[in-house]
Amino acid sequence: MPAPSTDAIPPATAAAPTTVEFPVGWSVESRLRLADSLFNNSSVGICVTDTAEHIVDVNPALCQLTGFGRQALLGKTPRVFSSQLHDKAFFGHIKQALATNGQWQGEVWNRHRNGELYAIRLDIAAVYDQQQTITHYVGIMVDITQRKLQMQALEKSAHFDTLTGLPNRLLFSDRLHQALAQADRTGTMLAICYLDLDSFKEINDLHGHPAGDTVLREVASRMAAAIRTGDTVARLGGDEFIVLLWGLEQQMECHHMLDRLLQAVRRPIPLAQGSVLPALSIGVALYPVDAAAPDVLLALADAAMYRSKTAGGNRITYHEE
Ligand SMILES: Nc1nc2c(ncn2[C@@H]2O[C@H](COP(=O)(O)OP(=O)(O)OP(=O)(O)O)[C@@H](O)[C@H]2O)c(=O)[nH]1
Repeated sequence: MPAPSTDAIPPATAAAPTTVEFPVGWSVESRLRLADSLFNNSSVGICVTDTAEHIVDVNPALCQLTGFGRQALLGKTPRVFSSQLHDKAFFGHIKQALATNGQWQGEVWNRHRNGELYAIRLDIAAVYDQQQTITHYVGIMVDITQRKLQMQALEKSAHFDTLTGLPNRLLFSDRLHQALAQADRTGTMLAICYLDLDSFKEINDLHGHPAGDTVLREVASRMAAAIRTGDTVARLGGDEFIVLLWGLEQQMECHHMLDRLLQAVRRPIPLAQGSVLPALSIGVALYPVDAAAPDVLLALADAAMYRSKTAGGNRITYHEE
């Protein structure tokens, strides 16, 4: 589900009510006909409310966008479009801007009558009478759902590995910095664990690359299920993963968790031709015991992982002075 956007566009300076100058010779009737045509043929949704927020008119594009018929909307308030994804403060800001500037622009997630979410760019402007009193509000809605979804997908691909769905190196690095700060605040230990699948090349060579992908996905999902909520497992690339275990009081806690993870991964994975029994080599460095700098911790964990490999794999090795 898309996250609610709170990207209100910065408020414009207080707008003086504008009057449109028509070329000389335009009758009131031709102006009305033009306005009527714009309203009915516009591809953007238009919603007119009175000052008590009751809907007094909507155009066909708005009905199309929201899924509601015109008759069903008249007399209702725009709350019928609400997705419940924005909080009270969000709508408070809109009210405030309308009271101060007579206009508001921003992005809003609404819910279609069929239950689906859609994103709009919403422009609301007050309509004034000749005494400069507000008589109505006009809301113009432009559907920006596709653009928002594309942006979310881009953001996701920047932080998550596409094959396994795990956090990638970039997001891991972010989490590592957060975890180090949290360890300092709470006086607890942090385990940085480097993991590499044993003989993964053989799986690729024997069963083919797509089967290798299946193994990577399955191992990733087993690891994600084996760690505690709040801990992180990320894929660095190839068959290399990293696990961050937060809030440790002693090394033994880390050992129990990694042992559980090792066992969780070491179960057969059925493939088209037979099955494989995956195994991991794990290397661990502890913060602040082994080092303070993130890159040193990673290098120590990597070196410990290689000692696991050379000792035959499927084991956990800790950095030792
Ligand atoms: N299927 C698949 N294979 C990948 C992917 N990325 C890298 N690889 C392969 O993963 C293999 C990694 O091999 P290594 O880690 O060097 O070798 P290994 O057989 O695991 O050997 P040890 O690590 O010493 O146990 C290489 O054959 C890469 O081509 C991927 O996304 N999918």
